[in-house]
Amino acid sequence: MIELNVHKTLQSAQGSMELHVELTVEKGQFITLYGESGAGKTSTLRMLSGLMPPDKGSITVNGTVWFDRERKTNLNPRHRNIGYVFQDYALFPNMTVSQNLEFALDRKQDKTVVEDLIATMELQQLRHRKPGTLSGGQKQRVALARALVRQPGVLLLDEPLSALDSAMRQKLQQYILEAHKKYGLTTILISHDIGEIIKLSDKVYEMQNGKIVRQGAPPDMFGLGKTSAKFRFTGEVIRIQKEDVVYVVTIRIGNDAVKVIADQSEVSHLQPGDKVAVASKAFNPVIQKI
Ligand SMILES: Nc1ncnc2c1ncn2[C@@H]1O[C@H](COP(=O)(O)OP(=O)(O)OP(=O)(O)O)[C@@H](O)[C@H]1O
Repeated sequence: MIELNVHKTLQSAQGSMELHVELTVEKGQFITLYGESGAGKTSTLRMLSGLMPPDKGSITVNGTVWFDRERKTNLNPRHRNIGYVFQDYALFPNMTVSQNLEFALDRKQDKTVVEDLIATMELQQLRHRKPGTLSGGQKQRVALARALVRQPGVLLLDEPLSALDSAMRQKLQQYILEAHKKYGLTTILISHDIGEIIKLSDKVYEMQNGKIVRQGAPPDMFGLGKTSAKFRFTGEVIRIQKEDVVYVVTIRIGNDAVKVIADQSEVSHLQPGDKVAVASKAFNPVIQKI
């Protein structure tokens, strides 16, 4: 479990900004920080990872104090059990995929962990290639694998997919979810992509001006469940879930997402990533101010 309570005065374009974040993340949870640019999302992750010292507060992870201003505790970033993936892959260009992963090994560690990650991230065919010859999605798979070499308990993902196209994002989201489950990670993602947030996270925290202003389950946060009717729209399937005898299909339209109830015959040929049209004739449209 991550218990974070940090204060930091940051310098924004509009002057100084007081960041104060209180956050508790259960072990195995997948949460997302969401919010406008400059709200303090990256700074929050940097404080958790030890790259930026808070001015005040404390950080405790699974009962171990990583930071406590009062007690003058500030664990070295190398000793914090964290994997960090950024938008830019930060791989070593002169090393192959395998070498990039092996370089991250701790002296005491067995190489089998690298083999396991190569298999999980399906990098077998790419293991002797150098990053310059890989696509963005492939590079990000390597970066994700590298972040997991030290078998961290906590994975931090700072907009890791924002440089990739939609198809590649969908694939990488699957790899992220698989790694999160397989390695029992506690994961914190920063993302602006509502479809991605709904697909991946258990809980979302919206930040504004250095504070958490809203939090909740992604469908509630993004207004899903509100009725929509008598219109036609096109969108992209984000998720298909079986609930009792029906299926709930979550579809992204622009920057919004809606849930549509479907039966077995409608979903049998659908999968996440498919473009679909949805039309409704039975009810009048409902207008709801957001
Ligand atoms: N080391 C620092 N010292 C002081 N201020 C900083 C420092 N690092 C970042 N800032 C400022 O803190 C503010 C928040 O930045 P941060 O990168 O945390 O926001 P963000 O929510 O991640 O934004 P984005 O979505 O654009 O990445 C910015 O105005 C930034 O200039």
